Amino acid sequence: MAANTFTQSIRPLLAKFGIEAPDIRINGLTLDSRQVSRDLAFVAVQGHNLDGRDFIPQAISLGARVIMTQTDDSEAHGALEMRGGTVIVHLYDLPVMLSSLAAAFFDYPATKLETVAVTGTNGKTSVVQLLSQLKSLLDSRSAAIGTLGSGVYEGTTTRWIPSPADNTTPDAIYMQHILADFVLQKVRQVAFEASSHAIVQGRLSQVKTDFAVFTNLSRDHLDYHQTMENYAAAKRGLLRQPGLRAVVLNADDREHKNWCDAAQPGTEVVLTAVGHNSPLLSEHRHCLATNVQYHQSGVQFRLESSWGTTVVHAPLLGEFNVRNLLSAMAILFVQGERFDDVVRVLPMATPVSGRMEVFSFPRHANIVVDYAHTPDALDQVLSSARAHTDGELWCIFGCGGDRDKGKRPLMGEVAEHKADYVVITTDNSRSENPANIADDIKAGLTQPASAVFEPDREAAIRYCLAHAKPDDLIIVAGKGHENYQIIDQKKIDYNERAVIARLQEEYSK
Ligand SMILES: CC(=O)N[C@H]1[C@@H](OP(=O)(O)OP(=O)(O)OC[C@H]2O[C@@H](n3ccc(=O)[nH]c3=O)[C@H](O)[C@@H]2O)O[C@H](CO)[C@@H](O)[C@@H]1O[C@H](C)C(=O)N[C@@H](C)C(=O)N[C@H](CCC(=O)O)C(=O)O
Repeated sequence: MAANTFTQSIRPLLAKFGIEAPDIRINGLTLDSRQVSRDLAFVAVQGHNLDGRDFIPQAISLGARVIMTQTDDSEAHGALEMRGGTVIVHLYDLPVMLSSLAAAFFDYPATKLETVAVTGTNGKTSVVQLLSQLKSLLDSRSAAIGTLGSGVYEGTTTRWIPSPADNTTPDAIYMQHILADFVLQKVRQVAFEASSHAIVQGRLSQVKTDFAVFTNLSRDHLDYHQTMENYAAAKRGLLRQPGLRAVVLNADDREHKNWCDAAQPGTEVVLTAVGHNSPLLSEHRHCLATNVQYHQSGVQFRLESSWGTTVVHAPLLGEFNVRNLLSAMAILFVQGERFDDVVRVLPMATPVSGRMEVFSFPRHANIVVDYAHTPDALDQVLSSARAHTDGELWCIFGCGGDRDKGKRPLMGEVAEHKADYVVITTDNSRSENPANIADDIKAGLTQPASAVFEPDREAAIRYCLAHAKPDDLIIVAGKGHENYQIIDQKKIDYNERAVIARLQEEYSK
């Protein structure tokens, strides 16, 4: 992003908040003193671990001409202080003001875009990606913000720009900055992941949100929210976003009823479900998937919706992806996209890179790459994959060295229980001997001798391709979209997706 694209004087900016300030032009705002430069104003707020105000001297030494700092004294709101050539503006309740301040600086970018917020314990990244892909395939410039960074889509792909703090939802200032940049790039729709932390901290409070999606709720982040009730309520905070026209709810998650009760009168509730289980379906517009069939390289289901009924196909695996697709489709229908057009582009959707990503081998077993590297995730991946094969399931995986040894036998147990063949390989062995890690994994197996140990990942994949029957499915877990292996202290290039793409070519000859 070009830093000086957004140059503005702090006089009109702060006048919007009733504060008289001198005419000093800045070209951005930052919460991090280390990023500060002459024209980039430092915004100093109290954090969870540190107090940004302690870094004011650093910001001054880096040449900041403007600093906006949090004051805990309401009487001091708007007071100006000069320190050398730096103006320090004191603002009461600055953490709460952050989103408004940034929205004003970047000229309210969300109001110039069609915005979709996606929340839920799981599925946020996939829904954001599917929605952005489909919108782009429907010839509308679309962009996404979330765990993977931010990016504008070209068809089904985008070049992700990592966000500086690696948060699922960027901080209040960076969020407005990205949106403003998207406006300049002529984007029409932005889909973004809304984490529960972001919602309660107000990172999104001045992001006008046209549509929202709730995927599901399960136990997570209790270190931050303390109780499930707080966590659930934090997510429902999305219903108070300014401008919310419709919310798409997963009716198979019982939390959707609380969302229905909490929705404001002006917000339409749209439901999605697999099957006809929710009693609320008849009361709301909806998208249902019935007669779901799982094939070797995708899903097929009957879509029964308030906008039309047809049979759809998509090259995605797992019931969770059927749900993700329903959410994305429901948003597109509510936005007014034509039913036939949406159904036409569905077969072009692709999964998030390295998440249940299927690679087809016409004369051999297909391979599925997933980044599952915990017992729970491996369990889910293997259970989902099972539905997609009439043959047998092969599972290639390893466990990290110098990390949680307790999960090794647990992953072994899951693999033996859920797959027909277990192939143990290397997954960031670090300073440990991969053979010793494999022994720890085998300790969880009832028949350890039946598991194959092949430390080289590519050789392990080749072994499975050579031994599996064409209607079997080979799951390669652990690496997903990553492009390295850590062996000893060295980070070695290893891109599993590229390796398998190469094998696809080799095996097609
Ligand atoms: C608990 C929490 O939400 N923390 C977030 C919060 O940091 P903080 O306010 O605690 O920052 P701090 O370290 O105390 O520092 C205070 C201030 O001093 C500034 N500072 C600090 C050091 C320095 O040298 N100079 C400087 O200016 C910091 O930029 C900050 O403004 O504000 C930062 C900037 O917005 C976030 O990056 C940071 O996320 C941290 C990395 C984090 O782990 N957050 C988690 C809890 C989180 O938000 N997760 C969700 C995802 C959940 C999911 O998986 O769904 C998310 O949205 O990412």
